[in-house]
This record gives sequence, C-alpha cells and structure tokens, in this order.
Amino acid sequence: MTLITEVRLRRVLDSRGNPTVEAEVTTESGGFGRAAAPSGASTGAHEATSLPASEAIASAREHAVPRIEGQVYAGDQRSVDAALRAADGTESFDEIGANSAVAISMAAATAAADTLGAPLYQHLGGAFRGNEFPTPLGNVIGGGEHAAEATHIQEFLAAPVGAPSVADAVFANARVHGAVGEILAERDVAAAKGDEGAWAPAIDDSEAFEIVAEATEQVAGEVGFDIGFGLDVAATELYDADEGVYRYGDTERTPDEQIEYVAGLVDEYDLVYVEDPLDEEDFEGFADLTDQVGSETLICGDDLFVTNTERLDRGIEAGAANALLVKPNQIGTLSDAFDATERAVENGLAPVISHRSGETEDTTIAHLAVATAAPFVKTGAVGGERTAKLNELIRTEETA
Ligand SMILES: C=C(OP(=O)(O)O)C(=O)O
Ligand SMILES: [Mg+2]
Repeated sequence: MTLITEVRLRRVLDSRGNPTVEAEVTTESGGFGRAAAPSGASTGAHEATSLPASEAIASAREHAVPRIEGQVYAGDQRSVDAALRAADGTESFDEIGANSAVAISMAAATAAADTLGAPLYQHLGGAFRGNEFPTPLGNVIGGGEHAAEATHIQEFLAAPVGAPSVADAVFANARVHGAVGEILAERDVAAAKGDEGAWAPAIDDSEAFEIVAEATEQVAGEVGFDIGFGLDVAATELYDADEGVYRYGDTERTPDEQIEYVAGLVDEYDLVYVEDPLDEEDFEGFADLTDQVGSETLICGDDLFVTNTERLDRGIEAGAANALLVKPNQIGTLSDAFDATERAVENGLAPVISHRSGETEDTTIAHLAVATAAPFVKTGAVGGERTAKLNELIRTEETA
C-alpha cells in the first residue's frame, strides 16, 4: 500500500528568498506527501552538509531516487532513511545534501500518513503517544546572525510555561511580540524584524532583557498564567577562538566570565531556557554551567549537539546539558532525529523540536513535536512560515 512509486524534487523559495529543496512522494495507493528543507544562518560546524539546492536535487535524482521508487515503503520510515543513507554513502550527506535527504525523508512520512489516513503526528507517534503537547518558545527580540545591528544574543524567547493549552500559549507569544513592539515604540526605538520575525532593534542586550521582562510580565497579567522567558545565545557566533574570548561588541568575556554572566542572567531573570550559552566545542564549559544552574533552567545544546547521537553521547557523558535541540535538517533524516530525541529522553534531557531561521510553510516539525511528546517546540512567534507551524499545533490539539 505505501510502496513509493514516485519521488519528485524541485526548487522552491524559503523565507529568506533563497532556493531550497522541496520533495513530493507518491505511494502505490495514491497517498501523497510534500515537504521542504529549511536552512540555518547560525549553523553548527558539525551539521550535515547542505548543498546548493540545484546541486542537491541533481545528485539526489541520480543517486537516491532510483533506490527509492518502486523499492521502498513510505510506511517503513527506517527503510526510506536507510535508502537515503545508502544512496549517499557519507556520514554527513555530502553527496546528495542533507537538504535533499531531509525533504525526501519528511515527504515520505507525510505520504505514509496520507496513505494510512492518519495525521502525521499520529503516524510518527503511534497509538501510545500519550496526551502531551509542547509549549512553544516564541522569538520576540533577536539579532546575532539573524539581523544586522541588533542584539548580540541571537534570540529572546517568550516561554508561556503556565499556559493551559497550546492555543493559549501561541496567542500569548504573539501578544508578547506585540507588547515588545509597543514598548519599543514608547521608547522611540525603531525596529525592523529579523529572519525569524523577531524585533531586531539596535539596542544593548541589557535593554532587551528589560523590555522582554516587562512585556512577559504585562502579558502574563493580562492572560492570567505564567510567562517566563529564555534565550538562544548562539555563543559560537560570539566566540573568537583565536583569542579565547566571547565578544559582545566592545565587551569581552573569557569562557569563565561567560559562564558567570549566563548563570547570573538565569538568576536575575528566572530564565526557563538557555540555548547554546557557550561555544560549540566547549563540552566542559556546558557541564560547568549545567552543574551550576541546571536545577533551575534548561541548558540546551543546539550547535553543541547538532541533533547527532554521537555528539549527544559525548554530552551525556560530560553532563554538558539537560536539553537537546532537535533540527531534522542538521542530521538529514527523520529516523536520525527520532533516535537523537529518544536518546535524550532516556538520559533525562528534554528534547526541544526546532525550526531554522530560513523556513518554508512546511509543518512537519509541529507534528514531530507532538509525536515525540517534546516539552518544547521552538518555531517563532509571528510571520507566515512560523505561523504555519503554530497554527498546525492549534489544529492538532483540537483533534489529537
Ligand atoms: C534556529 C536557529 O537559527 P539557525 O537556523 O540560523 O541555526 C538556532 O540557532 O537555533
Ligand atoms: Mg540555536
């Protein structure tokens, strides 16, 4: 029934206006799935390879499509992903590109769900998925690699941890985004938006902390539930490896000072979540910080782990974090993303399913978050490619 009869690939636009890979998979009984690869700007050094879209498509057509069409069942995700790995032959998808691989992997899952007549989260999560829904982390102010001349810290994330439902959480995050805009206007600060739709004002990080604290408190008062906030420091982008310092404009911090700084922020602002507080190679620094504040907040590895179970194992051994960011395109297949998620959960790390800064209207990660019962999903607060996922979460909550 779910035998794949056709795989089509094409270039489509992502939210930055760059070409990306879209895949369409058709099954023998007429099931259909479509998915597109996202792309990062602050990418980790150890991520799987993203090739230029036309190169990735040409190579996947030559090497992967013939191994899949007429040979692999979409309902058997592991065999789809094994065929992609066999077609490629490298660890990092250097040959067909992780962008082709992930688009085909996700389109096959969607085609299987369609063939079986089940929602994607149900197909991926199975009959014993449970009733958990993720809390969305909403990017409300940001800079770093996602916007020029804005904050040094890449993302300030609203975290509506007290929301009674996904829908309440989604609307609360959008409201915090709106409140931040109003506070910026009151302060006469002009602000464009960055790649993920967050405000990107030319203010110091310290002012951004003040504004986000005020906005989350204000909206929490309006909606009547707790809204905390968190950060994606994306510290690799701030780290000068030659000098061994983190640079925030003219301010420099040694790795020890960086740990002290972040630990201080966790205390001062009751941060519920801190992603990539240190350079992607500093497992020990991560472990030190997790030791200090891990009982109060989530210390999450994005560039540190790149959704890779080998790097995650190293992190588990070192006690480097208590949360894992899961981005399927960092590793190339849904099977690999599931394996990393499962390994994290088995070892007491919270999985956080995430978008990329360059996105499409693809909604697979919303389903992945529900399927894996992840406690958090990071997929922005506003903007069409972000609301595609957020609105899918709202629909899913109604039907699950
Ligand atoms: C979403 C992120 O940004 P990018 O996709 O640019 O890596 C991130 O760093 O978590
Ligand atoms: Mg990150």
